[in-house]
Amino acid sequence: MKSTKRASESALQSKDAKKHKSGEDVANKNTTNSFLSPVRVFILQAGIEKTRMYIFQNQLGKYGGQLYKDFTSDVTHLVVDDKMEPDRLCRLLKVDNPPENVNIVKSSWLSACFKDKHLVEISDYVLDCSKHILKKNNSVNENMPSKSTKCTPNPIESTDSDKLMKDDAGRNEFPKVGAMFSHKAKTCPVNTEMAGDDDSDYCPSGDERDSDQGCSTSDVSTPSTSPKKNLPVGNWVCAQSSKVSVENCNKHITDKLEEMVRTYESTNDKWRAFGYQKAIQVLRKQSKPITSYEEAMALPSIGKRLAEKIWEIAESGDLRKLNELKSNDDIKVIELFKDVWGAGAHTARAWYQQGFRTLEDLRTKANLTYQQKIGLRCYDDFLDRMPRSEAGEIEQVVKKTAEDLQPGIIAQACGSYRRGKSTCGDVDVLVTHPDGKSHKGIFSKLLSKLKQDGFLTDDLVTAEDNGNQKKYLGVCKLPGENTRYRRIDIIVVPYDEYACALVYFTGSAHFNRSLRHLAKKMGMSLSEHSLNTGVVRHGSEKIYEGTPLPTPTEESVFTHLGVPMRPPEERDH
Ligand SMILES: Nc1ccn([C@H]2C[C@H](O)[C@@H](COP(=O)(O)OP(=O)(O)OP(=O)(O)O)O2)c(=O)n1
Ligand SMILES: [Mn+2]
Repeated sequence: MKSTKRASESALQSKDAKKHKSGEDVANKNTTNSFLSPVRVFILQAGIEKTRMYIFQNQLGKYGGQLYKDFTSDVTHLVVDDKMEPDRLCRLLKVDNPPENVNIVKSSWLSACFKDKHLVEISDYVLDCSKHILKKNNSVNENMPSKSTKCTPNPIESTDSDKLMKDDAGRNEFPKVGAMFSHKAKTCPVNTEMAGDDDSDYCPSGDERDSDQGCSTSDVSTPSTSPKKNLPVGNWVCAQSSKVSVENCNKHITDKLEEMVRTYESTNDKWRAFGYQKAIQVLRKQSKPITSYEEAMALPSIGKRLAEKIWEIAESGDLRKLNELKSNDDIKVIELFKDVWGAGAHTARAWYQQGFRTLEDLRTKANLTYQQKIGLRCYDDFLDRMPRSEAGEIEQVVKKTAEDLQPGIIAQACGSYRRGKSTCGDVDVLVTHPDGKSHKGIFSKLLSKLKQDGFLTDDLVTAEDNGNQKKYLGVCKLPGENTRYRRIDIIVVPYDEYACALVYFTGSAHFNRSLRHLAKKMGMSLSEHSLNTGVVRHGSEKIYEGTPLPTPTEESVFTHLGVPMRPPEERDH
């Protein structure tokens, strides 16, 4: 997992970016039209979230509208929550009947104005007060105390706007005692920040517990112990080409959410990071940009809090929460440290707690592992994504060396390179031999030769045994003075595992999760080693491993799973 942007850079750039942004804002302000100038608005906050209030405030200012703190007779539009009932409105305003000399409109009217950038006709948004039974002023209040201040505002319904209202003597009529206590208790706000309920079996490093159908809209059934041959797969990520997927018209939003993911990864808040990741996937599938609160709320599998953030970005181009997080010194430093190869969020935090603040601090004062020392030395190189041509050259070096050692050997760069990406974070070379046995002695011979040639410069993990597969993680450098140190993985696998390994190491990780999840739903299990059938599970626990299906080619893996074979470039989800 590599970050696309250099953390040190982003930390340094954020100040400039902010400066630039504020410059942009000023420019925007001067050029935007003032279509809301005839409008004097009072917003009744009850039921409207803080963030939304904040944005209404900003946008009203931007388009020339006036926001009133108090509900005075100058107000032309009284804006209320879309779910506001006339009775409740009267209770909140402490009046018997809805005010008459003002337009009482639902907040979606404001959203519609901001979206369309003109003064939208209010008729579709007017609060229907016809159901409210008109009451004769003061008829029930004759016996009430003459000072409204003696009436305690209802604690549940009380809002800041209630307080404002009390200051407005003209409007502050006696409340109806019965009505004041006849409300339904509000349900406790639940944390809806996490997207979708289907995240519950998420396990970041797990295989079987991966929950990812790729935000498909099709129903996810409970795990089954018997194969389901006719599972409809049409909506699954792995059944679709990444090339035909709609162009991301919400990139301005997903870019910010990606920053949130990276930030929450730094703070080791995996659940939040995952929630945002899911939201990004949902947004990428939209064929239209999100421009209103209502559209954000209507997004599938997205909770209210996330929808609010999406809308905040759509409306303001910014996300306060992200700015807030990014301005935290600890997060800035942890993000910087987390990108040292061999250090995760946990180590990065520990370094911060030990008082280290810069890479130089780490180099001179921290107790570093062997890998972290390499990670620190190659910090900038490892974060810099190499051009695809360079990854191709690296592949050729390994291929040529391997062929010289063992004729007929296959060495194939997988990962982002095989998916046709224009830049690669590292090179993942998969090595095998079609005779089914010659791969066995190649691992150490290949590595020794590449080291001898000066191509491999440092080892990070010399040999990771994974069943019949062997994996090397290291650093390489192409000959020449101006070449950079690059991360390389070399994985040697037996030929009968080659197809599944090829699928796995080609990725993308998202595409793989979808494939694995599909296999699970079919009573199978897919790994980098094999595709097994007849797997018996109890809940998410595997009771019986099943038996491997023959997978002579990549295509056979797709066929067994009942999804169309996709060339690597179409798996870049
Ligand atoms: N959690 C993970 C990590 C990796 N992979 C698989 C899919 C990846 O495509 C492949 C290689 O992993 P990389 O981290 O090298 O990812 P990429 O090569 O896709 O991207 P990059 O250009 O950043 O290296 O391994 C996976 O399925 N799940
Ligand atoms: Mn890679």
